Amino acid sequence: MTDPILACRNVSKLFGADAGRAVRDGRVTAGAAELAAVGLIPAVLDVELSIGRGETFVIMGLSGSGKSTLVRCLAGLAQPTAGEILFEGRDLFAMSEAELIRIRRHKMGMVFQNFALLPHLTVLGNVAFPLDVQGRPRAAREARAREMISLVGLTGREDHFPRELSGGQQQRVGIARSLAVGPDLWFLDEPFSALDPLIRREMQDEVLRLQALLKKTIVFITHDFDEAVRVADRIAIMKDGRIAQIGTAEELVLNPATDYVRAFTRDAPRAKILTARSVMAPVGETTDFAGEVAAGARIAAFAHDVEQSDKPFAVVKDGRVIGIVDRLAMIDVLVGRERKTAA
Ligand SMILES: Nc1ncnc2c1ncn2[C@@H]1O[C@H](COP(=O)(O)OP(=O)(O)OP(=O)(O)O)[C@@H](O)[C@H]1O
Repeated sequence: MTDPILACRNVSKLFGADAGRAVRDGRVTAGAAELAAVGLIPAVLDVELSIGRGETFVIMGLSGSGKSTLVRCLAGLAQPTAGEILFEGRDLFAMSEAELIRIRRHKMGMVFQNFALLPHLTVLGNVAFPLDVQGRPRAAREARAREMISLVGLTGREDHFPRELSGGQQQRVGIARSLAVGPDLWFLDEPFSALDPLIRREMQDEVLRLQALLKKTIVFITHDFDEAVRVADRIAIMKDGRIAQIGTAEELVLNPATDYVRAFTRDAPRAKILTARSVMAPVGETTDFAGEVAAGARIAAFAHDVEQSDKPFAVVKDGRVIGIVDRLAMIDVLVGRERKTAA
């Protein structure tokens, strides 16, 4: 990775008395049961990761696996019991309190599952609130807030109170508020879990649209693999406080590092994840093709054409045919049988 904006070095976060001493004594390597026996809850254990500028990095895992605790550490809201959180190369918890607050207020934005809007403030008041905390003058913060409200499609609702809005609209306000300060890092902690599936999809599209427009670095927590696949560049899967694996959705599905990751990705939408490259067969003697597909194209984009054709399609990379996909390959995908090729 060329330019990590955020990195974790051996980060652990334990809850319970004497957590610090347990880490110093090297006891974090003990199993969860052993730690629990001495009254310690290992929420995050020995996490290493680097997030690139402009990347959408998803953290997934079951309830209690440590996602929220890790994100609270990454956002400077909770101090790790051990390890370092590096923002643009500087340890968040080695800097002064004032500097940490400045970074949190100016460089980071957060969206929460429960929207966390202030009920007594209007939409305008809620979106302008972080700018008020920064001490910006009223006219400037209201102008910026109106801009953000328009960005999320809520123009005309400025004077409404949160209780007068639907769940989806409330979360749009949460999004507008989190973007008001123009953050470099945008944290979304299960932002859409309280919304029904249709609205949830609409909001995922909204994040994709905003990301294409604003090019933030996004740290997105979810326990829904479909959601992760839609928004992520890379996905980290957490289990019992540790990272089980980090990779693209395709890497996780094709090469799961553990049985846990395999089970976690079993029901993944393969046709939306896998590319032509990962299901193609060698070209052999074939020269008669029905058409071409790009090596990086997702299967869902061409499966229908390939299924309808008696002839294979050429898989093309840099103008060169590197393999073929045919009906048989489409069936392989459906039954979860990939041909691993070296291309
Ligand atoms: N303040 C706290 N004090 C004690 N234990 C805590 C605290 N916060 C979290 N934990 C524990 O740490 C572990 C990880 O919790 P965390 O909330 O990070 O998980 P999560 O993956 O975000 O779960 P969920 O998806 O349910 O939000 C859990 O066992 C939880 O009970």
